[in-house]
Amino acid sequence: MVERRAFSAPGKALLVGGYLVLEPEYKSYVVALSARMHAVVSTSEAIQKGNPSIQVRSSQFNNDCWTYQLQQTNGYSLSERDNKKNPFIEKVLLNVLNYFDPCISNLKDVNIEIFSDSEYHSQSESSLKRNSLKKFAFHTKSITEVPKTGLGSSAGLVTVLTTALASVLRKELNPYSKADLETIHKLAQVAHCQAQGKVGSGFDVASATFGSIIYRRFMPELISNLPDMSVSKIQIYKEKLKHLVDETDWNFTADRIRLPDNLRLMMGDVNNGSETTKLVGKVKAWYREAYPSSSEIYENINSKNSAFIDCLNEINNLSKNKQIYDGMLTAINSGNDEAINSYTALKQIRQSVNGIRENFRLITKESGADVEPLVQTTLLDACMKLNGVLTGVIPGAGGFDAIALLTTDTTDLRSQTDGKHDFKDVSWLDLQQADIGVLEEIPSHYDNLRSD
Ligand SMILES: Nc1ncnc2c1ncn2[C@@H]1O[C@H](COP(=O)(O)OP(=O)(O)OP(=O)(O)O)[C@@H](O)[C@H]1O
Ligand SMILES: C[C@@](O)(CCOP(=O)(O)O)CC(=O)O
Repeated sequence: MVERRAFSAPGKALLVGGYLVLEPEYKSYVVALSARMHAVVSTSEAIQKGNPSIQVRSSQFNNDCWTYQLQQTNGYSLSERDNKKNPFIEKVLLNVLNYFDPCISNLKDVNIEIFSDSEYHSQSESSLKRNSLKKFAFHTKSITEVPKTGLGSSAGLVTVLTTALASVLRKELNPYSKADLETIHKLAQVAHCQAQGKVGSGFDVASATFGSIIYRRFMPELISNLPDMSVSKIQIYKEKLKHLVDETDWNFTADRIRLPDNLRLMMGDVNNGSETTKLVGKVKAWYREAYPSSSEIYENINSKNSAFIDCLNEINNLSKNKQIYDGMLTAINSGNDEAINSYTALKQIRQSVNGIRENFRLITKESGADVEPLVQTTLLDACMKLNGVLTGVIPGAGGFDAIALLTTDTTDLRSQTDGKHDFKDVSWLDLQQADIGVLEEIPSHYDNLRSD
């Protein structure tokens, strides 16, 4: 019997903390999403004994497939059969293999099938395949050619692939054990950072691993100080990686949180194509040039980010008192500012978001980076007039891609916005908050997917 295991990891929306979270002193609020990346992993006797292969198949994207032949000298190296590149897959395989360091002659061939939920990518030119439990969009183009919605597909992929391959090399791997999850997280952060070719804050990988969290990053040098993986340095790479994963305190924060009951996150997709790297470059350049007034702006944003987090905590506490909480939800649903502002926590959360947005508009003006461009200001302001909307931000790096609203769970935004000129560019994504990061799934749930 073929042994199989399956795992999934969620996408993300960074509600507050954009840019500041690149520095280890600032906290951010990250909501994990119901859109998940999945991996089904199985092994079979190596076709070429002593020369095993790992195949990663992503058949939703024009049957994309990468097959790596493994070599072991002092550490592991890989060659892809057709020279096809996928840096995220490559870095996961290299780091997981070099960390677990299995003896190559005992290794079987590994097959990993990736499935990604439809919200990660634009759905044009795709068709659905489903079984009674799951459905996935199949595209006519390869993964690099299908526009992304910005939910963190690479972080989801890296996290779930790390878990899947680790489960082959450590049979007893349990994604619900704290120690195993921490190992998965560190290996996934290293791989993601190396594949991106830049040091992001890692909030997306942390959320894919741990779920909805308050996140504060680790020092970037932990990863950038690793030696390169060239054949001559692979032995030392292996030792340093092991030390980094098993013996180093990364001193980061990933405290689990959840949105208050009866509030939900609504993501509106506005535009395809993300320019995070360019935006970050411009904001960092502005920060250096405008220092020290830029640091005062960051401190100001940070105090409002903290107020936002405190307000959500307070609303969570108030939700335990049904009478008060029903009154709060009714006020949000009424769309009446006076009724909403009569609740201090609601008034304060709106004030903190207004303050954050105001500062980002200032940064936009001073840096030339479109963190909150005018069209998004207009759109968010229009959203704030809808019934049932508590507050709204441009998630992550900002820009033209998306908006994120906190609404009551009884609000029907689609019916309020359909056909209205102000909302003509918005598609509401079918998403909810996910509390949990990596999950173990049932492999047979991915079998027999058929076209509609
Ligand atoms: N289903 C998949 N199968 C194989 N590779 C994938 C898959 N999803 C993502 N990837 C890899 O991740 C890359 C996209 O990563 P990138 O960081 O640019 O986007 P993202 O994580 O979705 O965006 P953002 O960070 O803005 O949320 C793809 O080019 C591919 O290499
Ligand atoms: C600007 C930044 O703080 C957030 C980017 O978020 P997103 O990829 O736009 O969701 C960068 C980062 O934290 O890696």
